[in-house]
Amino acid sequence: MSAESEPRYPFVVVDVSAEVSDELAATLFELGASGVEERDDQTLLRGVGAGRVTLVASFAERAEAESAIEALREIDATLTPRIEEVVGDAWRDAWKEHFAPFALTPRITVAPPWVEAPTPPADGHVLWLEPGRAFGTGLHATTSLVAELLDAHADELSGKELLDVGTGSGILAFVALKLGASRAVAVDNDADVIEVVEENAERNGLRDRVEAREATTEDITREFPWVVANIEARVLRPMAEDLVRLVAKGGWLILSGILESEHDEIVARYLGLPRGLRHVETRRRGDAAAADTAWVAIAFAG
Ligand SMILES: C[S@@+](CC[C@H](N)C(=O)[O-])C[C@H]1O[C@@H](n2cnc3c(N)ncnc32)[C@H](O)[C@@H]1O
Repeated sequence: MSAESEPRYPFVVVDVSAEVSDELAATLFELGASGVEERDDQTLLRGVGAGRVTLVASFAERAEAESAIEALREIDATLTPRIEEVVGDAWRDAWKEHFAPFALTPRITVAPPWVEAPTPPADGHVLWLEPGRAFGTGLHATTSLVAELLDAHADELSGKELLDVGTGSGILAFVALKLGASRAVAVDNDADVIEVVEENAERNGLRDRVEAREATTEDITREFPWVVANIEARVLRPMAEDLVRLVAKGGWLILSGILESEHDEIVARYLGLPRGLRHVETRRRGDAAAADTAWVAIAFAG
């Protein structure tokens, strides 16, 4: 295919402070971005470093990307957004070069399907995973913190059914199943990820133990003994009543996508509900002193 006939993909790239990155990512969506990737010092493709996040927003047309750049400059004149245009489809696979097997938890090794089977951890399993364009390689701190909590409480998880809200690639549902959960219902409000979850289920021989569908908490009517939700705090706040409603009596709820600076308020929000959950433990990653960049995962039960 010649360069002229190859597809062109415009991106707006802008470096921002971690404190405003979520807000600006939302602004980019409002300006017409079809996707916004946040790169920081913990993501597969790194951001610019300490306390800074690089937002990479994809647009369907170059003209839309140019208007978004003008709008960003009007919102904050100190921002220096730029356009990067990628020609051809090869970039879609570029991340694969960096995605090698790694220990997600003491008992789960994550491996992409294009490598040779790694040795599973003692008393553990290999989870074959291709996230495609869904979130959930396992390399983000929030994913690994929730996976670690599932591993640490695997005795209680064993034989139980789990609901994964905001499943992305399906990674947390698969971790739970490999650790002994009986079945998983994996839901996401992004219809595009469902196929990715189904493919990953197939890869791991878990097709008959995972039900993947486009849904959010409001669409689910029954209770589960285990519920996990790795979504941002700004989604978990309004979702609290609905999410807690889905946790069976004596069940577990694990939340992440929460910054250290948001921890106490989210714990208070969930403990304040009449359901009467108790706070079991919080796992942390990153420099807790930098409360706006360190991530937490919170386990409730009751
Ligand atoms: C941070 S990703 C987590 C993916 C994966 N569970 C993990 O831990 O790596 C959050 C996911 O939640 C989904 N999501 C966001 N808001 C949601 C909502 N209200 N209901 C269901 N899913 C939602 C997004 O589409 C995205 O796939």
